[in-house]
Amino acid sequence: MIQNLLRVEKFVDSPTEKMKVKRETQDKADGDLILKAHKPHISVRNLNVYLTKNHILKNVNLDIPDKAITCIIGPSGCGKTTLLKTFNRLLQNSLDVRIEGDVLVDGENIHGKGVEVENIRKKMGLLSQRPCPLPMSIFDNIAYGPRIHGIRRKKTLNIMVEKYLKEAGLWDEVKDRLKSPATSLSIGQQQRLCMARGLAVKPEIILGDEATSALDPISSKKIEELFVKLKDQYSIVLVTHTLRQARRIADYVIFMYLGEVIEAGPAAEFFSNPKEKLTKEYLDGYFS
Ligand SMILES: Nc1ncnc2c1ncn2[C@@H]1O[C@H](COP(=O)(O)OP(=O)(O)OP(=O)(O)O)[C@@H](O)[C@H]1O
Repeated sequence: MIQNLLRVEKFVDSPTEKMKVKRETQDKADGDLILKAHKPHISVRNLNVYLTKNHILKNVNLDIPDKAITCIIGPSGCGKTTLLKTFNRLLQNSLDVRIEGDVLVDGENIHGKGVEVENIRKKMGLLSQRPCPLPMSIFDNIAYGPRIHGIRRKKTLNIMVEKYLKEAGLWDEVKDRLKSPATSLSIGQQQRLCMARGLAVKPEIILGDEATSALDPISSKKIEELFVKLKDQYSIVLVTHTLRQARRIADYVIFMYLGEVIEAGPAAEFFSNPKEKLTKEYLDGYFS
């Protein structure tokens, strides 16, 4: 026993191990700070989802921090998209869909009686895998949401269109062709346009479902940079297949497997010191 202790002591004494222990302690401290600094924006409690009688999400419990980037990772078919869809009620109870448990946004159960789905959706912008601009001009794509909310003055709309195109990092590329059809833009530009269109209705939360997977590397990098720039103002939740992307931009990570949340935590700690064997195996590439 004493020999073992001495061995551990000696091991921790080595400079590399000391650095590792120091780094892990620092990661843990950073993680605690993230959790303290960012109160939960979305909380999921005992969530079970059945699609055509298949049990897809199994007793999911988690908190998504406010004003941070949360990445949901896990192998194909583990339920990432289904989970994301429950956040803005894209999944509704119906003959084929049964939802049990609570999804709380700002403390309100969004599946509760009397909750207007429009009010929930207004809080969230959704970026899907393939950009889907509306079949109208670049200008009208951005002005669409504000017009629906009653904004008609041309001057106000001009200001808004410029503001949100700038926020999405697209203004300089399109300012001279605002009347052109949105479909004339490249796919990467269309994705930034969709981001600007979403921002124009002033959401609190941005959801992304594989939002960069259809893009070339440069466009993908621009969208990633945009997420990082926007995270001070919005809570961002991203489903991603790309572990490298999660390592680059996540503040908080949720790892799912076969419909269950296996592990969730602050990114630095999650990647450097995963607790669960399955998480370690996934991070080491034993399965993908
Ligand atoms: N309408 C449906 N009826 C029955 N099963 C469904 C239905 N829609 C999805 N599923 C199943 O639910 C599971 C979770 O699907 P989901 O799309 O959420 O996974 P995912 O982790 O996002 O996968 P991927 O990474 O491949 O997009 C899968 O096994 C899928 O086949």
